[in-house]
Amino acid sequence: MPEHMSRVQLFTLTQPVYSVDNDEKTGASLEFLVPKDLADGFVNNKRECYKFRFLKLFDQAAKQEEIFENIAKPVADSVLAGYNGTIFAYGQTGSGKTFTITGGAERYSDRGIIPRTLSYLYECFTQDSSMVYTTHVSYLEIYNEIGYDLLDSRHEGSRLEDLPKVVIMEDPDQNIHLRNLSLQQSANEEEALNLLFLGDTNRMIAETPMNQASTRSHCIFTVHLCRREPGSATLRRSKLHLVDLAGSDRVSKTGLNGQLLTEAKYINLSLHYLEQVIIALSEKNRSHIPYRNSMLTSVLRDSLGGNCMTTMIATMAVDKRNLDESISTCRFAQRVSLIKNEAILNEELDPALLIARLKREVQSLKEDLAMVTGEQRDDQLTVEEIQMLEELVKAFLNDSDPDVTLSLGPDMRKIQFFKWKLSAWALGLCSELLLDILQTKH
Ligand SMILES: Nc1ncnc2c1ncn2[C@@H]1O[C@H](COP(=O)(O)OP(=O)(O)OP(=O)(O)O)[C@@H](O)[C@H]1O
Repeated sequence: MPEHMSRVQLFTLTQPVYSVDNDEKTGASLEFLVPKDLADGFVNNKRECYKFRFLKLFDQAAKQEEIFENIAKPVADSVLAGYNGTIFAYGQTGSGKTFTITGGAERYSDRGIIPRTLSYLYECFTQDSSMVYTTHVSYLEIYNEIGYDLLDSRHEGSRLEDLPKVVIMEDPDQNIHLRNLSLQQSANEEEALNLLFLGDTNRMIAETPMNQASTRSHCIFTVHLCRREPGSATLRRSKLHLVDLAGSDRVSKTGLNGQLLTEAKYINLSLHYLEQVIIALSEKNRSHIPYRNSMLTSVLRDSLGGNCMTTMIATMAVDKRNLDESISTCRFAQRVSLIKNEAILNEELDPALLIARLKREVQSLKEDLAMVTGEQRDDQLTVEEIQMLEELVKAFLNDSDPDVTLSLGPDMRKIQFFKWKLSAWALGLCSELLLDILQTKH
């Protein structure tokens, strides 16, 4: 169920270049007005008006809480229910992606989607005592197509290259595994926020005023959730990816060279592959989706199409200078909105509990079989069987009811075991009695 939202940053305008229509029924629409420039000549067929529809539009004055309630909370709720969820922010550099996803540092109320979602999730865990929740967190930065583990706690390096490099591995079932990406358990909100802080610190340490790497890298904060009923073998696993994409600025406009040009090319290429995947997902009957083209699409493979609830936030700095970028961001958002996903619950069985349950089943079936065929078993009692029998015998011997009975079934091995236990018990009782008599006589 893909959705797209837009956060429009209203910078000082000399001349209005857009208008917003927030219609309750038809949804919100954003219209850009591009006046014709006489310098382009008298014969000028350029479009003057671009109109885009969105599920919701938020202006710069919108509070972070409003963004959380409208965008992140529904996705967090579906993750709690056992579905995968993704929220990604897309837009040009400086348009407010990091502010929306992580938040601003100045005021507590500026907390972004990640800290608010963590608060919300842990609050839900404490309110729901019928389930056992386990959470792990990972934080990945992709810069120039190389992944780095932001949760590396050694703080040794001061460059991004000093962080552990993350490598993509694929198993025969085409599941993606990320080697070297640490998955840290977080038992409560404080621990999860500390991990976020550690990741953001590693993200900042790697930057210098000359190299604002985070602007030119994709950052993926993932919450891995596992929930189960106490004692049940069924568990539900879900993932929530919160993605701060690199600035979508087009290379031609930025006029870069050297290292910056290389970075811009990587970003443009990976965002282009992201777009290709999105277009492929929106086409019906398309059998091949080109996820493998970039690290970003490989990592988000199960979170764009397939089994996921995806929400895209398009951020824009709407002033005349940035009109082209804003229109291109809107076009991208419209394409994303075409994907239709069939989200399914990620339910699976805990292997350890499942094995124990199956062993019990096999045991009871063997006993039934022995009873029906009358054949006696000659294999040894298993450790679990002995443990179970010992408990039964103990309960039987400690029971003060004279009419108490003990049912061991037709299995001769169990009857032998019981007889042996009983004689050991009687022998112990006799020696205790003998000791008592000797002590009294003495
Ligand atoms: N809604 C907002 N209210 C107040 N300040 C904001 C808002 N959105 C963004 N800012 C400020 O604008 C600046 C740029 O925002 P931000 O860093 O989030 O942009 P970005 O899209 O993540 O850029 P980059 O691509 O470089 O990472 C920051 O100083 C941020 O605090």
